[in-house]
Amino acid sequence: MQMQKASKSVKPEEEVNSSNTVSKANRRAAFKAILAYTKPFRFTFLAVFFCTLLAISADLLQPYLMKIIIDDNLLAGKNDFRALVIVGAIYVGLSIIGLTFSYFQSNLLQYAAQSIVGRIRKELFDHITKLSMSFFDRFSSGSLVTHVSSDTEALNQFFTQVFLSLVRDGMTLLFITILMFHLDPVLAGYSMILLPIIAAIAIGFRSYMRKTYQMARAQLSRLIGFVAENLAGMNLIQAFHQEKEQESYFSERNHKYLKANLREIRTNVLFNRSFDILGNLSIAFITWLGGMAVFHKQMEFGVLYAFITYIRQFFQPINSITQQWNTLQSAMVSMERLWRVFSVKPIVQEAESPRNIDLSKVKGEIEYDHIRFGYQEDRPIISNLDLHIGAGQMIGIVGTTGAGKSSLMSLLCRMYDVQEGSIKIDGTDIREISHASLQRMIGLVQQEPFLYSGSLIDNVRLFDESISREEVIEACQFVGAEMLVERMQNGYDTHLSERGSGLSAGERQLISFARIVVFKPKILILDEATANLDSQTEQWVQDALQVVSEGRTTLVIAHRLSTIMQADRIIVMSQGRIIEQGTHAQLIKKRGLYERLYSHSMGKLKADSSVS
Ligand SMILES: Nc1ncnc2c1ncn2[C@@H]1O[C@H](COP(=O)(O)OP(=O)(O)OP(=O)(O)O)[C@@H](O)[C@H]1O
Repeated sequence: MQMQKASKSVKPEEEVNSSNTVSKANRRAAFKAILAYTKPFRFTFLAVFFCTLLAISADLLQPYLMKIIIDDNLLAGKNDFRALVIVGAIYVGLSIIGLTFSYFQSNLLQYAAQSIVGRIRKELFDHITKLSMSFFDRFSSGSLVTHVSSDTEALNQFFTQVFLSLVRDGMTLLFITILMFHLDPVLAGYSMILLPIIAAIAIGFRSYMRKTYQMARAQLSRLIGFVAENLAGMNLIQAFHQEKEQESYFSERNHKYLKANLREIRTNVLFNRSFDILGNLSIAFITWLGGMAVFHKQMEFGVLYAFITYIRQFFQPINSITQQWNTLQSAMVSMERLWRVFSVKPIVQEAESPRNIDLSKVKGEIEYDHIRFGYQEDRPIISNLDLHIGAGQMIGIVGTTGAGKSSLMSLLCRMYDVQEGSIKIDGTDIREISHASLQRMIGLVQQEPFLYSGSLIDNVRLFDESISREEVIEACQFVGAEMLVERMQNGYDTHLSERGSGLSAGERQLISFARIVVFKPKILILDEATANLDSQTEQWVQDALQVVSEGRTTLVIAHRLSTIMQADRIIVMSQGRIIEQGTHAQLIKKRGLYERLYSHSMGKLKADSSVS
């Protein structure tokens, strides 16, 4: 990973901020890191350089040939038809050479640029998937999508537009200057006076255009952000009848973008037309000077013709180079943003020599030993917590909202690391166990299990082709999900997606249970669904939990206490501490928080059933 190699002085994850401030040092480092990716393509870039050289030479020789036809043939009165045909044939030949090498240049450059950007995109995705959860707490998924899509695309433009323009237009300018001095040094000298004036005007105009461009981009990202937010929260908007308000916010942003866009387009048109006028004025000036010289027999007409053609071609590369400024700016910002993500090192690091554990030998005993943890170092949410869970036990975890139940489970999966103390599985500190082994040991059934875009079969086996279709079907039958499958239009081949599959939280959990059966982890964590399940699905989830927890250490974060009444032990949490523990009967007798939570849930249950 070159981006990571290039960023030796990597900041820890906490220090990375997601603001858009870009320091010069960062830009330089980012630029260096990106350049490292071009190394394998250095010969392709060299070939692009030579193709450009040949294409430009062929194009620029054409006016010179016309000068030869005019001065040495037509005006010299030779009427040498054979020479005329030869020069004409060379002219056509040069056009073909120019076109052919332009074609190769474009293709080679696109190949190199797409390959480089494709590799960066892949490494970026691989890198993001390895980062710890604390990174995702800070970076919004929207900004990461931008990094993977738009920022890498800006890099592509850097290679295919900025780089090409610098090479092609830079060389064109150089060659035209040489040819003009060769044709007539005095006229060329006058033209060179015009050059800095035109360049200064172009640069001034472009910096104004850059501002209008940035304003339009800012309005566009505001608009996109607004749409993304609205789509994600559409259920809330509709539930609270906020459609009208959101429409008016959208109209306001839409109008601002429209205005900014029109302003940008107006400035663009104004600049291009002003540039044309400047060019024409310069041509008029040179034509007048050259015309006088031809009139006084100090210059041949063919030279003037070629000169005027060259000066026309002179403005195009200047315009093109200044146009690339915007692309260069956005590419630099994108490079820096990509570099910032590549620089992040996962806080949860694998041990130097991690232990690979044989899954068949795992018993599933868990020990939380004097742990302390906080999402921010100085604000602990769990302090000095001890908990021992015997292998194969079923533990229910209940408590008030924000008590730290989910955090306790996240720590066991090493989504975060404890700040003090340790967590052990079968006596081994989980920080010494390899990530792969730990992942295989623990199965997680979340409150809202995530479904991938794919068939039900693939969602159960998580696209692992080594698990057969029959194994998946068996697992679904084992957890009692076949009733759910029967209801689906295409059975096991029904296409599911993250949101639109129309499955309730409980039904998603059944699919998650089937995953557990297929992957056979020794520890099962279940964050029970809070959503109101219909009684049928609730029964399925209960039954599935019974069969899946068999022979596994099972930790259930329970929102409905009925789920865990049969647990071997129930742990009651409040404000990051365990305040009570015991069986259901013991805790009821104790008449503490659990008993209050239980009475409350029973009361609610009675109220619900009397309503229905
Ligand atoms: N990613 C996070 N970043 C910062 N603080 C967090 C994060 N996740 C949780 N917290 C905070 O940590 C505390 C414990 O949260 P946690 O989700 O573990 O509680 P919980 O008992 O599972 O709550 P609930 O029953 O409501 O899901 C809460 O104060 C919560 O606001």
